[in-house]
Amino acid sequence: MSRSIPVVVLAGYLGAGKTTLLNHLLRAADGIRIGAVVNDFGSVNVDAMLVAGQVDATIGFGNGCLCCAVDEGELDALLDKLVHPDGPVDAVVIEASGLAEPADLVRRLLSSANPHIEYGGLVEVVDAVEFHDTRAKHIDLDRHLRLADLVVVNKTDRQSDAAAVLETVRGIAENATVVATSHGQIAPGLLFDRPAPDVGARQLSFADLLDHHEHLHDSYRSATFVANEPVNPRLLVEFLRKRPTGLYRVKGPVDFGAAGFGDRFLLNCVGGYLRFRRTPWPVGEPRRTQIVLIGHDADPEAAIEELVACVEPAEENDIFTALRHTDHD
Ligand SMILES: Nc1nc2c(ncn2[C@@H]2O[C@H](COP(=O)(O)OP(=O)(O)OP(=O)(O)O)[C@@H](O)[C@H]2O)c(=O)[nH]1
Repeated sequence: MSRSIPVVVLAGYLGAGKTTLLNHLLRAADGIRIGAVVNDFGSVNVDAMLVAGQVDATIGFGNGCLCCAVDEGELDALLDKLVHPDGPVDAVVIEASGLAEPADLVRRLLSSANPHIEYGGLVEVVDAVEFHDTRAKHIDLDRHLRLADLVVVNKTDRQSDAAAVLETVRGIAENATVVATSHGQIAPGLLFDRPAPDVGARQLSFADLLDHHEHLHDSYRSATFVANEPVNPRLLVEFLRKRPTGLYRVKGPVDFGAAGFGDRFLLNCVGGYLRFRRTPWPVGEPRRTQIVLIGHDADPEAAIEELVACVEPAEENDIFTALRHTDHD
Protein backbone atom coordinates (compact mmCIF):
# COMPACT_ATOMS: atom_id res chain seq x y z
CA MET A 1 0.00 0.00 0.00
CA SER A 2 1.39 3.43 -0.91
CA ARG A 3 2.17 5.55 2.11
CA SER A 4 0.77 8.99 2.74
CA ILE A 5 3.24 11.33 4.39
CA PRO A 6 1.72 14.01 6.64
CA VAL A 7 3.04 17.50 5.99
CA VAL A 8 2.64 19.85 8.95
CA VAL A 9 2.93 23.63 8.61
CA LEU A 10 4.47 25.33 11.63
CA ALA A 11 3.69 29.05 11.88
CA GLY A 12 3.85 31.80 14.48
CA TYR A 13 5.23 35.29 14.98
CA LEU A 14 8.91 36.03 15.46
CA GLY A 15 10.39 34.36 18.50
CA ALA A 16 7.22 32.48 19.48
CA GLY A 17 9.13 29.20 19.68
CA LYS A 18 8.73 27.51 16.28
CA THR A 19 12.34 26.34 16.02
CA THR A 20 12.30 25.23 19.65
CA LEU A 21 9.19 23.15 18.95
CA LEU A 22 10.71 21.69 15.78
CA ASN A 23 13.88 20.72 17.63
CA HIS A 24 11.76 19.12 20.34
CA LEU A 25 9.85 17.10 17.72
CA LEU A 26 13.09 15.97 16.10
CA ARG A 27 14.42 14.85 19.48
CA ALA A 28 11.24 13.25 20.77
CA ALA A 29 9.84 11.68 17.60
CA ASP A 30 10.68 8.19 18.84
CA GLY A 31 11.41 6.44 15.56
CA ILE A 32 9.25 8.68 13.37
CA ARG A 33 11.62 10.09 10.73
CA ILE A 34 10.91 13.77 10.22
CA GLY A 35 11.97 15.82 7.23
CA ALA A 36 12.39 19.41 8.33
CA VAL A 37 11.89 22.23 5.84
CA VAL A 38 13.28 25.35 7.44
CA ASN A 39 14.18 28.83 6.37
CA ASP A 40 17.03 29.32 8.81
CA PHE A 41 19.43 26.42 9.01
CA GLY A 42 21.50 28.06 11.69
CA SER A 43 18.99 27.58 14.47
CA VAL A 44 17.99 23.98 13.85
CA ASN A 45 20.10 21.49 15.68
CA VAL A 46 21.05 19.56 12.55
CA ASP A 47 24.35 18.21 13.84
CA ALA A 48 22.81 16.79 16.98
CA MET A 49 20.02 15.26 14.96
CA LEU A 50 22.49 13.64 12.59
CA VAL A 51 24.48 12.25 15.50
CA ALA A 52 21.33 10.77 16.98
CA GLY A 53 20.31 9.46 13.55
CA GLN A 54 17.08 11.35 13.83
CA VAL A 55 17.22 13.51 10.78
CA ASP A 56 17.00 12.02 7.36
CA ALA A 57 16.47 14.95 5.08
CA THR A 58 16.69 18.66 5.62
CA ILE A 59 16.37 21.35 3.03
CA GLY A 60 17.00 25.01 3.63
CA PHE A 61 16.33 28.19 1.71
CA GLY A 62 18.78 30.86 0.77
CA ASN A 63 16.65 33.91 1.09
CA GLY A 64 15.13 33.14 4.46
CA CYS A 65 11.44 33.15 3.55
CA LEU A 66 9.82 29.97 2.38
CA CYS A 67 6.67 31.74 1.32
CA CYS A 68 8.51 34.09 -1.00
CA ALA A 69 11.11 31.56 -2.04
CA VAL A 70 8.87 28.97 -3.64
CA ASP A 71 5.88 29.01 -5.90
CA GLU A 72 3.58 26.00 -6.14
CA GLY A 73 5.82 24.17 -8.61
CA GLU A 74 8.93 24.74 -6.55
CA LEU A 75 7.27 23.58 -3.36
CA ASP A 76 6.29 20.43 -5.21
CA ALA A 77 9.85 19.86 -6.40
CA LEU A 78 11.06 20.34 -2.87
CA LEU A 79 8.53 17.94 -1.38
CA ASP A 80 9.22 15.40 -4.14
CA LYS A 81 12.75 15.11 -2.74
CA LEU A 82 11.40 14.25 0.67
CA VAL A 83 8.09 12.55 -0.01
CA HIS A 84 7.77 9.39 -2.07
CA PRO A 85 6.62 5.88 -1.11
CA ASP A 86 10.11 4.57 -0.38
CA GLY A 87 11.33 7.96 0.71
CA PRO A 88 13.48 8.70 3.70
CA VAL A 89 10.83 10.32 5.90
CA ASP A 90 7.57 9.45 7.66
CA ALA A 91 6.51 13.07 8.17
CA VAL A 92 7.50 16.56 7.05
CA VAL A 93 7.41 19.77 9.07
CA ILE A 94 7.59 23.05 7.15
CA GLU A 95 8.60 25.90 9.40
CA ALA A 96 7.20 29.11 7.98
CA SER A 97 9.21 32.27 8.57
CA GLY A 98 7.82 34.49 11.31
CA LEU A 99 6.33 36.89 8.80
CA ALA A 100 4.94 34.33 6.37
CA GLU A 101 1.24 34.17 5.63
CA PRO A 102 0.28 30.66 6.78
CA ALA A 103 -2.84 30.57 4.57
CA ASP A 104 -0.65 30.88 1.45
CA LEU A 105 1.53 28.00 2.51
CA VAL A 106 -1.44 25.77 3.34
CA ARG A 107 -3.08 26.63 0.00
CA ARG A 108 0.11 25.74 -1.86
CA LEU A 109 0.37 22.49 0.04
CA LEU A 110 -3.23 21.52 -0.63
CA SER A 111 -2.82 22.17 -4.35
CA SER A 112 0.37 20.11 -4.50
CA ALA A 113 0.44 17.53 -7.28
CA ASN A 114 2.41 15.08 -5.15
CA PRO A 115 0.08 12.08 -4.62
CA HIS A 116 1.91 10.91 -1.50
CA ILE A 117 1.34 14.04 0.54
CA GLU A 118 -1.29 14.24 3.20
CA TYR A 119 -2.25 17.50 4.89
CA GLY A 120 -0.95 17.30 8.45
CA GLY A 121 -2.44 20.50 9.89
CA LEU A 122 -1.51 24.12 10.49
CA VAL A 123 0.16 24.58 13.88
CA GLU A 124 0.31 28.17 15.15
CA VAL A 125 2.80 28.80 17.96
CA VAL A 126 1.96 31.70 20.27
CA ASP A 127 4.27 33.36 22.81
CA ALA A 128 2.24 33.43 26.04
CA VAL A 129 4.41 36.22 27.46
CA GLU A 130 4.16 38.51 24.44
CA PHE A 131 0.63 37.51 23.46
CA HIS A 132 -1.17 40.76 24.31
CA ASP A 133 1.59 42.94 22.82
CA THR A 134 1.82 40.83 19.67
CA ARG A 135 -1.94 41.00 19.29
CA ALA A 136 -1.89 44.78 19.59
CA LYS A 137 0.92 45.08 17.02
CA HIS A 138 -0.25 42.49 14.49
CA ILE A 139 -3.89 42.74 13.55
CA ASP A 140 -3.53 39.47 11.63
CA LEU A 141 -2.84 37.40 14.75
CA ASP A 142 -6.53 36.72 15.47
CA ARG A 143 -7.08 35.64 11.87
CA HIS A 144 -4.07 33.33 12.01
CA LEU A 145 -5.41 31.78 15.20
CA ARG A 146 -8.76 31.17 13.54
CA LEU A 147 -7.02 29.53 10.56
CA ALA A 148 -4.96 27.20 12.74
CA ASP A 149 -5.89 23.58 13.36
CA LEU A 150 -3.71 23.42 16.47
CA VAL A 151 -2.62 26.39 18.59
CA VAL A 152 0.40 25.90 20.85
CA VAL A 153 0.47 28.49 23.62
CA ASN A 154 4.19 28.40 24.41
CA LYS A 155 6.45 29.88 27.12
CA THR A 156 3.89 29.23 29.84
CA ASP A 157 6.87 28.83 32.22
CA ARG A 158 7.38 32.60 31.98
CA GLN A 159 3.74 33.67 32.10
CA SER A 160 2.19 33.76 35.58
CA ASP A 161 -1.30 34.23 34.16
CA ALA A 162 -1.13 31.58 31.45
CA ALA A 163 -4.73 30.56 32.20
CA ALA A 164 -6.01 33.98 31.10
CA VAL A 165 -3.98 33.83 27.87
CA LEU A 166 -5.29 30.35 27.20
CA GLU A 167 -8.87 31.48 27.74
CA THR A 168 -8.44 34.39 25.34
CA VAL A 169 -6.84 32.15 22.72
CA ARG A 170 -9.61 29.57 23.10
CA GLY A 171 -12.16 32.33 22.63
CA ILE A 172 -10.56 33.39 19.35
CA ALA A 173 -9.55 30.01 17.94
CA GLU A 174 -12.92 28.46 18.67
CA ASN A 175 -12.50 25.48 16.38
CA ALA A 176 -8.86 24.70 17.06
CA THR A 177 -7.28 22.35 19.55
CA VAL A 178 -5.34 24.52 22.02
CA VAL A 179 -2.33 23.14 23.91
CA ALA A 180 -0.27 24.93 26.59
CA THR A 181 3.47 24.20 26.61
CA SER A 182 6.85 25.38 27.67
CA HIS A 183 9.79 24.96 25.28
CA GLY A 184 7.45 23.64 22.60
CA GLN A 185 7.15 20.26 24.25
CA ILE A 186 4.06 18.92 22.57
CA ALA A 187 3.53 15.21 22.12
CA PRO A 188 4.75 14.16 18.65
CA GLY A 189 1.86 11.67 18.61
CA LEU A 190 -0.55 14.57 18.41
CA LEU A 191 0.87 15.45 14.98
CA PHE A 192 2.17 12.25 13.47
CA ASP A 193 0.83 8.78 12.91
CA ARG A 194 1.41 5.87 15.13
CA PRO A 195 0.71 2.47 13.57
CA ALA A 196 -2.87 1.30 14.15
CA PRO A 197 -3.08 -1.72 16.45
CA ASP A 198 -3.31 -5.03 14.63
CA VAL A 199 -6.69 -6.42 15.63
CA GLY A 200 -6.35 -9.53 13.43
CA ALA A 201 -9.17 -11.28 11.61
CA ARG A 202 -11.14 -12.50 14.64
CA GLN A 203 -14.64 -11.39 15.52
CA LEU A 204 -14.52 -8.13 17.47
CA SER A 205 -16.20 -7.60 20.80
CA PHE A 206 -17.58 -4.35 22.17
CA ALA A 207 -14.47 -4.20 24.37
CA ASP A 208 -12.40 -4.17 21.18
CA LEU A 209 -14.41 -1.23 19.92
CA LEU A 210 -13.54 0.60 23.10
CA ASP A 211 -9.87 -0.27 22.83
CA HIS A 212 -8.16 2.96 23.77
CA HIS A 213 -4.78 4.12 24.92
CA GLU A 214 -3.84 6.89 27.24
CA HIS A 215 -0.51 8.59 26.87
CA LEU A 216 -0.56 10.38 30.17
CA HIS A 217 3.02 11.51 29.96
CA ASP A 218 2.45 12.71 26.43
CA SER A 219 -0.70 14.68 27.37
CA TYR A 220 -2.62 13.24 24.47
CA ARG A 221 -4.96 10.31 24.14
CA SER A 222 -5.75 8.02 21.27
CA ALA A 223 -8.43 5.45 20.66
CA THR A 224 -9.25 3.07 17.82
CA PHE A 225 -12.72 2.42 16.48
CA VAL A 226 -13.22 -0.77 14.49
CA ALA A 227 -16.43 -1.83 12.72
CA ASN A 228 -17.00 -4.88 10.55
CA GLU A 229 -20.38 -3.56 9.33
CA PRO A 230 -20.56 -0.60 6.91
CA VAL A 231 -20.65 2.90 8.36
CA ASN A 232 -23.29 5.44 7.29
CA PRO A 233 -21.47 8.24 5.38
CA ARG A 234 -23.88 11.02 6.37
CA LEU A 235 -23.73 10.15 10.07
CA LEU A 236 -19.93 9.87 9.97
CA VAL A 237 -19.46 13.28 8.32
CA GLU A 238 -21.93 14.84 10.79
CA PHE A 239 -19.93 13.34 13.66
CA LEU A 240 -16.64 14.64 12.21
CA ARG A 241 -18.04 18.13 11.69
CA LYS A 242 -19.44 18.36 15.24
CA ARG A 243 -16.74 16.52 17.13
CA PRO A 244 -15.19 18.18 20.21
CA THR A 245 -12.39 20.60 19.27
CA GLY A 246 -9.83 18.68 21.35
CA LEU A 247 -10.25 15.66 19.09
CA TYR A 248 -7.48 16.85 16.80
CA ARG A 249 -6.98 14.04 14.29
CA VAL A 250 -9.32 11.31 13.09
CA LYS A 251 -8.08 8.97 10.40
CA GLY A 252 -8.10 5.52 8.81
CA PRO A 253 -9.88 3.36 6.25
CA VAL A 254 -13.68 3.52 6.15
CA ASP A 255 -16.08 0.96 4.67
CA PHE A 256 -19.34 2.50 3.46
CA GLY A 257 -20.36 -0.87 1.98
CA ALA A 258 -22.51 -0.81 -1.17
CA ALA A 259 -23.31 2.89 -0.59
CA GLY A 260 -19.59 3.56 -1.12
CA PHE A 261 -19.52 1.46 -4.34
CA GLY A 262 -17.58 -1.22 -2.47
CA ASP A 263 -14.50 1.05 -2.37
CA ARG A 264 -12.22 1.99 0.49
CA PHE A 265 -12.49 5.59 1.72
CA LEU A 266 -9.30 6.68 3.48
CA LEU A 267 -10.23 9.36 5.99
CA ASN A 268 -7.84 12.16 6.92
CA CYS A 269 -9.36 14.68 9.31
CA VAL A 270 -7.04 17.23 10.99
CA GLY A 271 -8.54 20.16 12.85
CA GLY A 272 -10.94 21.81 10.40
CA TYR A 273 -9.66 19.79 7.43
CA LEU A 274 -11.71 16.78 6.30
CA ARG A 275 -10.91 14.65 3.27
CA PHE A 276 -11.49 11.09 2.04
CA ARG A 277 -9.36 9.42 -0.61
CA ARG A 278 -11.30 6.78 -2.53
CA THR A 279 -9.48 3.67 -3.75
CA PRO A 280 -10.36 0.02 -4.32
CA TRP A 281 -9.67 -2.12 -1.26
CA PRO A 282 -6.16 -3.52 -1.62
CA VAL A 283 -6.07 -7.29 -2.09
CA GLY A 284 -5.72 -8.96 1.29
CA GLU A 285 -6.85 -5.94 3.32
CA PRO A 286 -10.01 -6.76 5.27
CA ARG A 287 -13.02 -4.61 4.37
CA ARG A 288 -13.67 -2.92 7.62
CA THR A 289 -13.57 0.52 9.17
CA GLN A 290 -10.59 1.18 11.38
CA ILE A 291 -10.47 4.77 12.58
CA VAL A 292 -7.85 6.17 14.96
CA LEU A 293 -8.85 9.18 17.08
CA ILE A 294 -6.14 11.38 18.56
CA GLY A 295 -6.94 14.16 20.93
CA HIS A 296 -5.84 16.55 23.62
CA ASP A 297 -8.25 17.27 26.48
CA ALA A 298 -10.86 15.20 24.65
CA ASP A 299 -12.67 12.03 25.60
CA PRO A 300 -12.05 9.43 22.87
CA GLU A 301 -14.27 6.92 24.66
CA ALA A 302 -17.31 9.18 24.28
CA ALA A 303 -16.33 9.74 20.65
CA ILE A 304 -16.18 5.98 20.08
CA GLU A 305 -19.70 5.60 21.41
CA GLU A 306 -20.82 8.22 18.88
CA LEU A 307 -19.01 6.33 16.13
CA VAL A 308 -20.73 3.09 17.14
CA ALA A 309 -24.01 4.94 16.44
CA CYS A 310 -22.77 5.65 12.88
CA VAL A 311 -22.83 1.93 12.03
CA GLU A 312 -26.21 2.13 10.31
CA PRO A 313 -27.53 1.22 6.85
CA ALA A 314 -27.27 4.19 4.46
CA GLU A 315 -30.19 5.82 2.67
CA GLU A 316 -29.93 6.38 -1.06
CA ASN A 317 -28.40 9.88 -0.97
CA ASP A 318 -26.30 9.59 2.18
CA ILE A 319 -23.09 8.90 0.25
CA PHE A 320 -23.16 12.40 -1.32
CA THR A 321 -22.27 13.93 2.05
CA ALA A 322 -18.98 12.00 1.95
CA LEU A 323 -18.40 12.41 -1.80
CA ARG A 324 -18.32 16.20 -1.36
CA HIS A 325 -15.14 15.65 0.66
CA THR A 326 -13.62 12.92 -1.49
CA ASP A 327 -10.67 12.74 -3.90
CA HIS A 328 -10.28 9.89 -6.36
CA ASP A 329 -6.96 8.13 -6.83
N1 LIG B 1 11.49 30.53 28.75
C1 LIG B 1 11.17 30.00 27.58
N2 LIG B 1 11.90 30.31 26.50
C2 LIG B 1 11.55 29.76 25.31
C3 LIG B 1 10.47 28.87 25.20
N3 LIG B 1 10.35 28.49 23.91
C4 LIG B 1 11.32 29.12 23.24
N4 LIG B 1 12.06 29.89 24.07
C5 LIG B 1 13.17 30.77 23.71
O1 LIG B 1 12.62 31.83 22.92
C6 LIG B 1 13.55 32.23 21.91
C7 LIG B 1 12.87 32.16 20.54
O2 LIG B 1 12.58 30.81 20.27
P1 LIG B 1 12.63 30.21 18.78
O3 LIG B 1 12.29 28.78 18.87
O4 LIG B 1 13.90 30.58 18.11
O5 LIG B 1 11.45 31.04 18.11
P2 LIG B 1 11.02 31.10 16.58
O6 LIG B 1 9.55 31.24 16.54
O7 LIG B 1 11.62 29.97 15.83
O8 LIG B 1 11.71 32.46 16.14
P3 LIG B 1 11.92 33.06 14.65
O9 LIG B 1 12.55 31.97 13.83
O10 LIG B 1 12.80 34.23 14.89
O11 LIG B 1 10.59 33.46 14.16
C8 LIG B 1 14.75 31.30 22.05
O12 LIG B 1 15.72 31.97 22.82
C9 LIG B 1 14.20 30.11 22.82
O13 LIG B 1 15.18 29.45 23.58
C10 LIG B 1 9.72 28.56 26.39
O14 LIG B 1 8.72 27.84 26.38
N5 LIG B 1 10.10 29.17 27.53
